[in-house]
Amino acid sequence: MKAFLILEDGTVFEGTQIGAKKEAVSEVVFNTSMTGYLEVLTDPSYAGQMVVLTYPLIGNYGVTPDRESAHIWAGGLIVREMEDMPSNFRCEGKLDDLLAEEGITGITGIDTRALTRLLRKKGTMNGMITTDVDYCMSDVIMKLHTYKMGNVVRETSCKESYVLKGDGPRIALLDLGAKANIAASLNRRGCEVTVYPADTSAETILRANPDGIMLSNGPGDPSTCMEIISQVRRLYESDIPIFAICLGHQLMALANGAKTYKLTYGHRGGNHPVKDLTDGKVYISSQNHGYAVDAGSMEAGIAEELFVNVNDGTNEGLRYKNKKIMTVQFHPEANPGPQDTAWLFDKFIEMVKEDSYA
Ligand SMILES: NC(=O)CC[C@H](N)C(=O)O
Repeated sequence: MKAFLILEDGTVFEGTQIGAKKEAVSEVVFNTSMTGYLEVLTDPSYAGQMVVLTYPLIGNYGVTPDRESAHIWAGGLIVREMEDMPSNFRCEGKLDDLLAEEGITGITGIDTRALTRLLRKKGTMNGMITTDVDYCMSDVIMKLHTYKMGNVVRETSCKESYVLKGDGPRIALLDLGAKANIAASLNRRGCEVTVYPADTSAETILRANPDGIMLSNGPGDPSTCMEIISQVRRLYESDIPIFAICLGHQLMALANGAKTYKLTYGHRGGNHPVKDLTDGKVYISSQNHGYAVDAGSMEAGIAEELFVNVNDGTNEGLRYKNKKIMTVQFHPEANPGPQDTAWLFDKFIEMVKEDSYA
């Protein structure tokens, strides 16, 4: 069925509807990964966002077990060409069918390169996917201007705590909308991981006396997570080693008086170069974020920059002084994307075991 993608600035792309037969409104963001559409769609950090995949052929290996959570969290999928005859030895079905089953709509057959260039130039915009050929432009624009993503962290987080058994260090993972491979990366290295819902108090976590604490990725604007920020502050004040990824990195910075801001079009893809300022090495990282920490807004002496983005110089990581705390904006757990920075999990476990990173 004919469908339209209408953007906040009035631009209209015409294509064909895929997935669920319904209308959707959300923020439109682009991801440049060449593979990994299932990991992208099931990454809870995409809640409230429609994803444009810049790679022109999507769905070619079908639906495989590569999920980062139990559901698709993205609010819609925008592609150049949706493959209708997938082929892969692990293929369990068609991506189009999975979208429909999960109630997620999308659009295919549009010029995703032109759309991406527009989003790069004008910045992230809200958009609507509709099949209504008689849509009223002023009504749509009004809807798009007033759409605001709510605080979706609690929605994406687990509802009850659970444990992944292991013989190694005991790690408490605060699930802010965590990708599955964060807990798995720790568990694979022998850690016993207790995963806590996002609204767990710092007291509850500290009472369990974990050897280390991990703060996960998650959706939305970090500065709206006021209650979680105050709990993160209490975790900061404990002497327990902490490792934080993406939203976790942003919340730890906010808990220490820093400011976050919205990037023009964000970093989403599998080829973002980050420089380790301790030795000058550059790693290619997996990324998915729309906000960044303004490292300069933090009072001197609290933390030092650990990583910067080579493309635009934005902050990609912090190390807190006199604390065993390191936080990164990118995704060492990959999925999708390169595993070049997976060593950070080993480094965290070393910090936890040796208690010597201060
Ligand atoms: N992947 C994440 O944790 C994203 C963090 C935050 N929601 C952002 O967009 O910047």
